[in-house]
Amino acid sequence: MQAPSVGGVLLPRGNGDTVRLSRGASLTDFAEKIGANPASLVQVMLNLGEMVTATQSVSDDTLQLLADEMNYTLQIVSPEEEDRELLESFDIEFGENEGGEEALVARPPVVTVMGHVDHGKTRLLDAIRKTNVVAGEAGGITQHIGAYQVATEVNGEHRAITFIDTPGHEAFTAMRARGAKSTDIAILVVAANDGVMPQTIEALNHAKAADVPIVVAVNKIDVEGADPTKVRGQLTEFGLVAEEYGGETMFVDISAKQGLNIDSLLEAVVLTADAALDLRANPEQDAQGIAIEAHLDRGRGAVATVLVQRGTLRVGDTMVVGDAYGRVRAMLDDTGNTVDEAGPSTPVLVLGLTNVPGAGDNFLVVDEDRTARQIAEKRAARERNAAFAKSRRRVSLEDLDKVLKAGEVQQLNLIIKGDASGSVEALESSLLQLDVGEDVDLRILHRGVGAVTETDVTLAAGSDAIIIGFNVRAEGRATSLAEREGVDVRYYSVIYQVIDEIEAALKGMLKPEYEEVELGTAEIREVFRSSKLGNIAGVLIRSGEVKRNTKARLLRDGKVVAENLNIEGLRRFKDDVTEIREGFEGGINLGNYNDIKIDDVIATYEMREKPRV
Ligand SMILES: Nc1nc2c(ncn2[C@@H]2O[C@H](COP(=O)(O)OP(=O)(O)OP(=O)(O)O)[C@@H](O)[C@H]2O)c(=O)[nH]1
Repeated sequence: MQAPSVGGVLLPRGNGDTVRLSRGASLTDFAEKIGANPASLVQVMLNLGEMVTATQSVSDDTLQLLADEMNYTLQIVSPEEEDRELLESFDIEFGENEGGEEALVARPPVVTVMGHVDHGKTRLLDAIRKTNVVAGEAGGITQHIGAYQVATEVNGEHRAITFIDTPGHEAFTAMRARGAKSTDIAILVVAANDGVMPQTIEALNHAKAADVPIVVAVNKIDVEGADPTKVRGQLTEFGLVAEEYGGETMFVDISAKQGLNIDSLLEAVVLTADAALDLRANPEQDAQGIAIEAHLDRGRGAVATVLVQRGTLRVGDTMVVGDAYGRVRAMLDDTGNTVDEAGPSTPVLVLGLTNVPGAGDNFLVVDEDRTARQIAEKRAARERNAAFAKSRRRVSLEDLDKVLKAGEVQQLNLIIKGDASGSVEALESSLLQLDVGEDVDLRILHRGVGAVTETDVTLAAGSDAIIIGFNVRAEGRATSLAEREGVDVRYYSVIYQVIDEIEAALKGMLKPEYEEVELGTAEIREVFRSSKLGNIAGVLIRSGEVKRNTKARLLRDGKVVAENLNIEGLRRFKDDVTEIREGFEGGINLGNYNDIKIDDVIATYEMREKPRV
């Protein structure tokens, strides 16, 4: 194969060399890697039939096409890998304790509470917090910062446990999806009167997938009809066998409402941690960890709750959290007190960041402000690129028809959020009654009352769905997440507007139907022979008009003798023309087709998209 060249200048060919690029890279990035001029790569792409600018972020496919053409092996680097490399370029290792064994000190377990809706997760988190606040702090105003630490006594020893107090596994799953491990142990709450339910299993599977040991809290034992034994039996089927049945899982019967057996539950957590895990960290190194929650506070600016996983975080430290950075101006613990430092497994609220990081973003302390800024900026740029690459793939109502024509989707997925269950139901049933035709499926993936949340956006992003907010808006970071993920969120306040718009989009979305439209007919009066072009028909246009580059068929005695011909040349006297109208004479060249006779009729037509009614 000839090396690609532009303007006679040979481009550096790869010989199969590897080029590593991040998702959403541009031709300029590519050019930088191979020492070429970006403009020449733009030209190469143009020759391949794709028009892209040098700095625009392009799809994986485009990068691959270019790599193939230039004989390079393309490697698209995952965001996690890229982040590790980014930190390595600053000589920073993330995720490992520094120093050897002797540097490690025991740290408290970090616990998440999971379980089916209404089984008592929130109530349990409240109960734990209330019964175990460290003496002296009781009565103080507790502050919900997304996590808290409690003290308990096990075998005469004081032990601490850290709870992440956003119940439910959404947060847990979202963090895990980003490769962040925040939890050491999961408490699975099962209501004894209700037994094992779908989300119990879901939660259990999430914990198992993350390789996190489970302690089962059999809750609501105060309720009539509570059957803790049944819960044990049910969970056996899912591989959680209670210790008293010879298994390895600790089950504790509790009442979150009455504060019953909360201490035993905490003891079970500590014992499970001691038996199954070796929880140690080096408190002496620069702090590293994970952001649990973050928001913009009107008075205090960006605030983030971080969980220190190793090292000790101090006021005055320079930190990077995701794509935010800053110097720690102040830290507050979960009781609202200011603290100067936070060691392993301690959650603290941090003030002083430039912007709001995401839940699940990792954080680290670095020596210099400049390093922090550079890391944060590189991450922000990468996020933008990745979002762009993604948004090119996502569906929006406007481009549904294009995506469909390309055969990419045959289905419109919707998520409906509304202000009241009545309106959500009304909207859903009207939408489901829409006549969408045979080729397209309309599916409502999720519906609910309330604001459009981050979870909705995550779901939409994962399943290429469009979100409809009916008399509601997005809350918190859902809007920025939707922007980043390229999810189309649309707001309405009138039902028929929703229906109209969806219907319109669907009409565009339906595969276009084509119909043949006759353009004109020409009667052959004479046949000329040209040495270069073959036979030329001298014609009189009988009806309509005949245009160059349109389809034609040839009729002889009213019968079709040739189909799929092309009006390749059209002349009036000596001039090439684009069309000849009814009543005029001219010459038609049908390309390679030469079998024409006097009195034959050339009928021309074109295929047009049929409008839907
Ligand atoms: N009788 C009794 N009721 C309880 C107990 N624990 C929780 N409840 C009640 O059960 C209901 C649900 O409890 P929550 O703590 O909100 O349950 P949850 O699992 O956090 O629910 P979601 O946040 O919706 O997933 C509330 O009305 C609680 O008061 C208990 O031990 N005994």
